Amino acid sequence: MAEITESAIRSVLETVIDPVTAKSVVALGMVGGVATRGGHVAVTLDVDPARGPSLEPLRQACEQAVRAMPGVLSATVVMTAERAAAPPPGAPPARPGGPARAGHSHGPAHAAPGGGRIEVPGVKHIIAVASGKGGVGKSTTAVNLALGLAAIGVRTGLLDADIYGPSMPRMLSVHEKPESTDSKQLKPIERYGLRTMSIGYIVNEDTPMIWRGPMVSSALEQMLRDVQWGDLDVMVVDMPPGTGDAQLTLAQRVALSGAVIVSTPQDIALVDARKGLNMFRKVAVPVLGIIENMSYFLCPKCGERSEIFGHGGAHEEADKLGVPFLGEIPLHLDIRTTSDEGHPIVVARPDSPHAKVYKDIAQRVWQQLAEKAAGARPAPRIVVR
Ligand SMILES: Nc1ncnc2c1ncn2[C@@H]1O[C@H](COP(=O)(O)OP(=O)(O)OP(=O)(O)O)[C@@H](O)[C@H]1O
Repeated sequence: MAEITESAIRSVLETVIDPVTAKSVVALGMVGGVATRGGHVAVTLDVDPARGPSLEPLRQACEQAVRAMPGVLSATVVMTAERAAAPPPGAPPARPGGPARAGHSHGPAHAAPGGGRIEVPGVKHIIAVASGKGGVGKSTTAVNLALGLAAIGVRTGLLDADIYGPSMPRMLSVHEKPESTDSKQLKPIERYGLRTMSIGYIVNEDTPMIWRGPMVSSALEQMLRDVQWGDLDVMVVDMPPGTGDAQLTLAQRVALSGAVIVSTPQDIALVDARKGLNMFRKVAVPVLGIIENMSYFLCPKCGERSEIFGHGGAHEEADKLGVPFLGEIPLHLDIRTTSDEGHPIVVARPDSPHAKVYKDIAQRVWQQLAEKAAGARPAPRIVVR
């Protein structure tokens, strides 16, 4: 079957009329990105945040119009609010007359003037958990690292930015939708002492996630900006896997204190880990260290340890690359089953050796953040009496 073209989708969207202005969503310049893959279509609508929830019927009308097109299997239309800050270098210019976001109350995230960097007031450190390739256990590590930080008394948030395949609803057993108190911002969902947010809380699990780079970036920006995160010591961001443009944009735009790279010990994964590390270096984000996941196999029956993957590769690689090695996590059935059951190991079995591994890693990460913060402060004045 021929792929549905972007221009065909835009033509259909010309028939969707905004009742307030009596103009089509296309004429209003609302249609931001359009992506299609195998009959699944995703569209972003750039909307005026002041009209936010009142535009829901319009969003639904767009979805219905696209869904009615021959060959379309599913249609997902999401609303994004335009930002007032300067776009990153090389980005297309902002739509003229677009809404301004500055001055939003309740401490929303904002982009630093000129740099387009997204910060979240009240959040001391934002750290990215990244991997050069998918399936290395990045999300499992991000969740347990966040829980490990909370367990050592650090006020922690967890943002699932893995928009291609959000895992938090399953790993944290979240079935409810986030609530809004003022119809402008969403309340994060609290789980096991963490404040959490995921695109998966908002979009149904069976909705295909077909997003292009710019869509990933704007959805992430909304999750940082339009969520009442409150005061946190650390926000852990579970990044989408890989080192493509979308990941690079995130690394560039979010005011990250540092990044943690998850790798398995295999040579092939290490090549990708190196790519991940270089990506953060390129945008001057400090790499806090590498974690080796599925480092060795611990037999669930007898507890015997076997190094089936040539354990230690990530440690050597970290030394070679001059970044800290944060620790090694065994491959163990309990780590998988507890996550699958929505009750990750750090909270399900807090006294287990695996939980201790995550807490030790959390301690190392926290120590580095504290040192960096201390280093950033002006040197103490020496007073000679
Ligand atoms: N240390 C571990 N021991 C046992 N199973 C693990 C471990 N780490 C992760 N897993 C399992 O491996 C699978 C992939 O993990 P996860 O979803 O965290 O990977 P990911 O890198 O985030 O994947 P993706 O890139 O596809 O999002 C999951 O079933 C998870 O439970």
